[in-house]
Amino acid sequence: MADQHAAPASRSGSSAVPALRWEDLPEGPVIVLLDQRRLPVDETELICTDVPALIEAIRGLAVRGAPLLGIAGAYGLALAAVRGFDVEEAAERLAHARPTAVNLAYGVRRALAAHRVALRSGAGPEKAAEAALAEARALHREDAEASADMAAHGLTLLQELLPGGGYRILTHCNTGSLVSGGEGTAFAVARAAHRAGELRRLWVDETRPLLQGARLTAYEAGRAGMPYTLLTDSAAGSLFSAGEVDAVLIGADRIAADGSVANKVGSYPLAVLARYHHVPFVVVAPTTTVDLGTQEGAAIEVEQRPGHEVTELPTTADATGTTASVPVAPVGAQAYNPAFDVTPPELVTAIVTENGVLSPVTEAGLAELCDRSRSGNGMMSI
Ligand SMILES: CSC[C@H]1O[C@H](OP(=O)(O)O)[C@H](O)[C@@H]1O
Repeated sequence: MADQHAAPASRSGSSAVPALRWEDLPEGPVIVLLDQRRLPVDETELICTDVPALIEAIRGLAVRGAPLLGIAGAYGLALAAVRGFDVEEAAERLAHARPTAVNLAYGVRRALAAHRVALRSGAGPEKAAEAALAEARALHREDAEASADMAAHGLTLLQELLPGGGYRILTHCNTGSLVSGGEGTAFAVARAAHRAGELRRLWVDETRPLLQGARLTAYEAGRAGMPYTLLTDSAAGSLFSAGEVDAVLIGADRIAADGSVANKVGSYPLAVLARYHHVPFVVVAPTTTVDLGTQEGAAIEVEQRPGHEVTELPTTADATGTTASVPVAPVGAQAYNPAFDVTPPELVTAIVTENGVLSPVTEAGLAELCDRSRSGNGMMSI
């Protein structure tokens, strides 16, 4: 069950945008989400009291972005355990709420593993639920730390690639604190450049059809005081052609073992443009986004979303979160709406993780980079 209410006034004005938190209310624990469907117009909280409500929020992108989906999945598993729901069923349903971002299943599995270990060691349901919640909190904390480390590594990379500062960075979709326990991934690097006085311009792709760039990245960049300019996705080519882009910084939803990168649809064309115009194309993602169990890009499941997201524009969102919309295509028009595309490793200049930078992108290098951080946090199957 989910209900919504206006966000506390304290949120407006601060640059920190808490996208998700666990809250112990008198009537029981809940997961509180900043409803990203309503941004930038309304800062509205969505209160999830059970797993179905959280799954609906994930599928509707009220909560989104690979690292945050992992955090949400882990808290969702803990919520099931604390509220006495069937934990194994909750894990299965949460892990498959959206297919492409590997972080979601990873977060669910981390909390599930903690729950299972506690039960096997003789703990009762309450202690096992506490163990799952502790693992979710640990993942949340780790992601915030990873975000800070990626920002530092990414800024150093920009300084090496583009000596002298004054970067004009193009980014796609939204990769800020709305997708993270910290300041995000690619956006966190741009923000670090801004803090260092080295960001001349952040070019923000609007990112059709759900407009994560126009609605969310512009919102975060404005709150952070960053110099940004919004553009239609189709205008990016003319910026490259005019020599106005010094580097592309994007996030990722799943990185295969060969270094193929699944990310918001529109990323692959940017990689091709960047290569043609000799501009660095940099992917910023925590190692929780790397899936060594998926060998190559062709094996990554790309989420296909409903056609109405292309043929209609949401105009308003009422208190229940349902949105009115206006058609932008003839009634009955068919639409192709993949949520992601896949960029081959040879078009990626570098992958920035919390453990450092990989360039060029090689399978062996990626495995080594992940091995440094994953000791003890191996994947498991449900
Ligand atoms: C840094 S992960 C953010 C990643 O997630 C977005 O997808 P969605 O908005 O559908 O969750 C997009 O691919 C971003 O790069």
